[in-house]
Amino acid sequence: MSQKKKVTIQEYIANKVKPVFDQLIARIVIEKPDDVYGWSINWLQNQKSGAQVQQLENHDLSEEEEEEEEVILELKQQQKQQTRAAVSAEVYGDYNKKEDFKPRFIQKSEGQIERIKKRILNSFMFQALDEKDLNIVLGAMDEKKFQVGDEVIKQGDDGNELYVIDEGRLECYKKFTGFEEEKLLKTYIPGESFGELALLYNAPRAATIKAIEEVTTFALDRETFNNIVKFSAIKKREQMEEILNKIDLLQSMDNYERVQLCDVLKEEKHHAGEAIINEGEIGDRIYLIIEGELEAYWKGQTEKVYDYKSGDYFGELALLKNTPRQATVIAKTDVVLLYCDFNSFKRLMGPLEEVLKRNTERYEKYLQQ
Ligand SMILES: Nc1ncnc2c1ncn2[C@@H]1O[C@@H]2COP(=O)(O)O[C@H]2[C@H]1O
Repeated sequence: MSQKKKVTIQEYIANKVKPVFDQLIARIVIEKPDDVYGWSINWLQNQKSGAQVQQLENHDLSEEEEEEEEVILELKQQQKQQTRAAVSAEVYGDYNKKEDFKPRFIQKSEGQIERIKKRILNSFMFQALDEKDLNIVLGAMDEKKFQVGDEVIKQGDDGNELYVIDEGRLECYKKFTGFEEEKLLKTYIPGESFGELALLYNAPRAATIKAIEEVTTFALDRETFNNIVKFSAIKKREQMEEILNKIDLLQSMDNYERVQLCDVLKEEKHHAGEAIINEGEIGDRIYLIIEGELEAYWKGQTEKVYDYKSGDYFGELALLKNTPRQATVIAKTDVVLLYCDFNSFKRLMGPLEEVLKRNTERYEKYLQQ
């Protein structure tokens, strides 16, 4: 057996303790369990069993082999720890090593730059970039093409790039613990991005993404993402999560799906007294109420049919029944709304249509009162 080296308490914390807690916190941030204690105990136990299996696999090595193996493992561990520790620290805004960072630069045509710009400026993750940072990101993007059937990302792998789709569609599948089959989560279309989670939280890929058409993407590397985009992306995600958590309708979606709505939801403010939709018009949007109160009227505004308050939604009947607007909705106070066009709603929030349908009886109840 090799003799144990003496380690300082700082080395012990840096090499043994911090990596475990950095990983644990990163996983908690992703999973957001209600029972943090219970979930953490479970996670730590699973990690421990994994480490024990590794030890068992090594049990019959000779002393020299064992020593060699230890060195290799230690080197691998150190490499992992260094990146993990750095990334996790960034997650919490502890430090940001911008000054040491040399972004990669990939030469492109004017046409390519315009295409990338058009795509990324539609994505909430990139919207907060100033011009200098936007240029660094444009320089670092790498055009990558995929064929039908290609797996761009595989669940469980390490990830080093995120992708913005320029052309073609892909499907996202996830295998949930305890289930054999992968579940189709969503279809990605041009303008959307994926593969950001592994970079945001330094976690393994959370899902598998396959091309179902010929696809052109722009890939952004981990270093540029971490140094330029990550901090503002995390901040934006958290702000959006807080806002969308207040909308009852969205509570059956998982956190991840909710935050993805940021790319399609647009904000609108109105003063008290303004009509947001008018009876008889053709509707193409559904509205979510972030702040304020509104009222719905029928029959040329003679009959009040509903009171809305923050956390509620309206404009869904035209979507469900494919009819013109059946009421006029007027802001009772100043209001802040988010809206989403029907096509995006169907694509991203399709399963919620059932909830909307069930809820239409709320209007009938109101009329009977
Ligand atoms: N419900 C979901 N949970 C996790 N990842 C998802 C989900 N839907 C889409 N994805 C995407 O699938 C990607 C797989 O790689 P990442 O974990 O890096 O980032 C993930 C997200 O971009």
